[in-house]
Amino acid sequence: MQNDIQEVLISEEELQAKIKELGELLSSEYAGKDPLVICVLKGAFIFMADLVKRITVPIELDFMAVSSYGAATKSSGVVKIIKDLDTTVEGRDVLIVEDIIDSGLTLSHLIELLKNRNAKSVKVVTLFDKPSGRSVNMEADYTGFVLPDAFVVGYGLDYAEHYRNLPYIGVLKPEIYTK
Ligand SMILES: O=P(O)(O)OC[C@H]1O[C@H](OP(=O)(O)OP(=O)(O)O)[C@H](O)[C@@H]1O
Ligand code: HPA
Ligand SMILES: [Mg+2]
Repeated sequence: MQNDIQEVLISEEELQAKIKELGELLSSEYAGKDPLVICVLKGAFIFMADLVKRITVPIELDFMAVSSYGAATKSSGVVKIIKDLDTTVEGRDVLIVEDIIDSGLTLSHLIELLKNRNAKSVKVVTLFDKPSGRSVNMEADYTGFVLPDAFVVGYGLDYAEHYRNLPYIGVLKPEIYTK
């Protein structure tokens, strides 16, 4: 698995330090609010787990599974809802937790859905942002790291469902997805 990685972009230590910072920021932003924190599965599962441990105010959690990449390195453009929320978002302050914003299609779809369900507020925290991939206008409210134009894996992010369990973020060797 490690042999398929061309370069480690962000180490485990750097990830944890940034997540602590984001947790502190979100704890002050959501003081007195009791937000519903939504994890976008599968990619955001590790970030969600590490982030919520750093949030010191009361929150509720829920999970939604969406997919648009499959075994490709470009978005199919079709955002499929695989598992919906258990909770109603009406009147709630919602914080979406994403691993990465690339084309922006997943989030623009989700934000529209949650606004149509009458959430009181919808904000986004993403650990990674790859602005070079955008096909729709989309910015997160809170961002961990801005990434270069490369297909990355690890820390929850996959290629064809593999590599999610790497503890760091790495660039996948192009020969892995072009073979
Ligand atoms: O901005 P976009 O181009 O929409 O890309 C970002 C989305 O793509 C990935 O999910 P994917 O569809 O691969 O599902 P997964 O989380 O199960 O890997 C990632 O976890 C984000 O949710
Ligand atoms: N890596 C893994 N999954 C992704 C990426 C990426 O660079 N962009 C969107 N989904
Ligand atoms: Mg994926």
